[in-house]
Amino acid sequence: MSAAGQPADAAGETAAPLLVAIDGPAGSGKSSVSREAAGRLGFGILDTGAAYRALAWAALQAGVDLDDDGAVLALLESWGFTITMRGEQWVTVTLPAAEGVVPSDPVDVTAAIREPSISGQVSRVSKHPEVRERLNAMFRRIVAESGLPGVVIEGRDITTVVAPDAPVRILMTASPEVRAQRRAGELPGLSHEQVLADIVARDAKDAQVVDFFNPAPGVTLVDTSELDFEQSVGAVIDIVRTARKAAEVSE
Ligand SMILES: Nc1ncnc2c1ncn2[C@@H]1O[C@H](COP(=O)(O)OP(=O)(O)O)[C@@H](O)[C@H]1O
Ligand SMILES: Nc1ccn([C@@H]2O[C@H](COP(=O)(O)OP(=O)(O)O)[C@@H](O)[C@H]2O)c(=O)n1
Repeated sequence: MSAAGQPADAAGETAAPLLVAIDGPAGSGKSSVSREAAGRLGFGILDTGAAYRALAWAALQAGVDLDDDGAVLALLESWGFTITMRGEQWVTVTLPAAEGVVPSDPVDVTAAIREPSISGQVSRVSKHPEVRERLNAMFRRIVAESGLPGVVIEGRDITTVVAPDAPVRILMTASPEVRAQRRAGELPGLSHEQVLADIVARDAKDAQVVDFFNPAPGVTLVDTSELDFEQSVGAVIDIVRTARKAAEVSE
């Protein structure tokens, strides 16, 4: 290991983390299953949806028009974003300073970004191609600088755009009814029908930008409709272990 705690190869160079890319629609289990699988594998987890949510939160706080790509890009230039990659998720945002004013301290937005009011708005910032490019560059940088042996990176376009060369790529899916049932369990006060309508509407908006319903060539489909949480985690870990064994054999 290098001084920074990063795995080093024989020449002393820092090795890039092994990447496990997971995408799929809302409620398929991407975040929770990825987090648990990453923990058991000793890997980090990068929840890219949290960044889009935090950006939507910051834009709303700053009074930025979410449909105005120039204004959202300007905000991206001057905001601060941090996210933990091990253990409990913790997300902070530093809002840009008004002219002549000291920038805000980092604000803990871990809970706020999960509110339905953010879920309902986030597609408005994630639809801008240049915003996506900037965030994708940020994701690649966070992974490269993580110093971790492996990172599970999850979000809508991860297997196709952000990490198309990842040695493990998974599309996690489940039927809309099952996904709505899971989400309704997390959102007491909202009916199954309301949650189903919300996720179907958000999927439709997001799918105009990225196809996360059909696995691209080389991507393994994991349908969790009939799997419980433990079985879903097991499926991901099995795929990672099989890929690692195959890589060892071919070396
Ligand atoms: N296979 C599964 N079986 C049962 N519940 C699940 C399963 N996968 C995820 N869940 C639960 O469903 C909810 C939504 O999962 P989440 O990981 O947030 O989905 P996504 O990140 O794809 O939107 C969470 O409460 C999670 O614990
Ligand atoms: N890689 C990603 C991740 C999220 N997103 C956007 O961010 C929103 C929230 O992502 P999320 O992963 O937290 O959503 P859930 O699927 O967990 O509900 C999505 O509805 C997309 O609009 C994206 O466009 N690309």
